[in-house]
Amino acid sequence: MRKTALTIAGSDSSGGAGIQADIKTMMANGVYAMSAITALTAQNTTGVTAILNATPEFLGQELDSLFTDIFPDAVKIGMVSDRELICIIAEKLKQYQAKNIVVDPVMVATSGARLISEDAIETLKQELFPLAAILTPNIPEAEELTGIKINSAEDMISAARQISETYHCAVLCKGGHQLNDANDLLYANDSYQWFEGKRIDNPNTHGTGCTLSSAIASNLAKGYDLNTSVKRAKDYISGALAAMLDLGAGSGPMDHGFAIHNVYTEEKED
Ligand SMILES: Nc1ncnc2c1ncn2[C@@H]1O[C@H](COP(=O)(O)OP(=O)(O)OP(=O)(O)O)[C@@H](O)[C@H]1O
Ligand SMILES: Cc1ncc(COP(=O)(O)O)c(N)n1
Repeated sequence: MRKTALTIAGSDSSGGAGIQADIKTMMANGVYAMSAITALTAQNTTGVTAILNATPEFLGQELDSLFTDIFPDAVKIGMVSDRELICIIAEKLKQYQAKNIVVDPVMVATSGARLISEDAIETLKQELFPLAAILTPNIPEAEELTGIKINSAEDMISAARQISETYHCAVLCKGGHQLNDANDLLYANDSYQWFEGKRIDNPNTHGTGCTLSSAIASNLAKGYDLNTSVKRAKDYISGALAAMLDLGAGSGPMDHGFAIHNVYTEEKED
C-alpha cells in the first residue's frame, strides 16, 4: 500500500519552500502527500511581503479531516508562526497518536523575513519539540535554541547534544550555513554521526530546509530507520541543488524533477 506523509506548514506562493516544496519532495520520494496549511504567505525569491495565518479552529479542522480518514505514516511540521496554532497542532498530534514526527523549527526565511513570533518559540519548545522523533534546526536556529555560538564542528556537536538531551529526541543540525562544506550532524541516543556533503556552488537555496525535513519524513513513512532516512534525504537535497535550476531574481527554488523518474522506478522494484 502506498505510504503517506503529511506536511503541516505555511504556503509559499513562489513554490520554493513551505507546503509546495514539501509536496514536491514527498512526491519525488514516492509517498502520497497531504497538507494542513498553517498560513498563506505572499513571497517570491526576493522576500516575503505578507503573511495570513489560518485560525486555530480551521487548522484543527484540517487535522481532524486528515487523521480520521487517511492516517499519515509520517508528519513534517514547518512554519507555524503563533502560539495558538502550535497548541492546536500539539493537541491533535497527541489525540491521534501521530508517529514519525519531524519538526523543522522554521524561524527566519533565507530572504530574512521572520516566520515565527518571538513569544511562540517558547511554546514550540514546550509543546511540539517533545513530540518529535527528530528536530532539524539550521545553525542560527540551533544557536537561538541553546545560546551556544557555533563556530566549529565541536560547537555543532555541543548544541545538538544539548537540544537532544533537553527534548529527548534526535537532532539533525544542518550545516548549510557553514562557509566551506555542507556537513550535517545527527545526534541521537547519546551518539552522533556526520552526514558529509560537498558545498554546491548554487546560490538558489530557497527551501533547502523544508525539502530536507520532508525527505526525512518521506523515508520514515516508507519504514527506513532514522540514519537511513537522513542519508537518503541528504542525497536527495544534494541532487536537487546540483540540478542547478535558476529561477527568479533572488535565492531561487530547487529542481525536484531530477529525482522523479528514479524514485518511481525504485518504488516499482521494491
Ligand atoms: N550550498 C550547498 N551545498 C550543498 N548542500 C547544501 C548547501 N546549502 C544547504 N545545503 C544542505 O541543505 C540542507 C538544508 O540546510 P540549511 O542549513 O540550508 O537549512 P535551512 O537554513 O533550514 O534551509 P532554508 O534555506 O530552507 O532556511 C542541509 O542538508 C545542508 O547541508
Ligand atoms: C512558507 C515558508 N516556510 C518556510 C520557509 C523557509 O524556507 P527558506 O528559509 O528557504 O526561505 C519559507 N520561506 N516559507
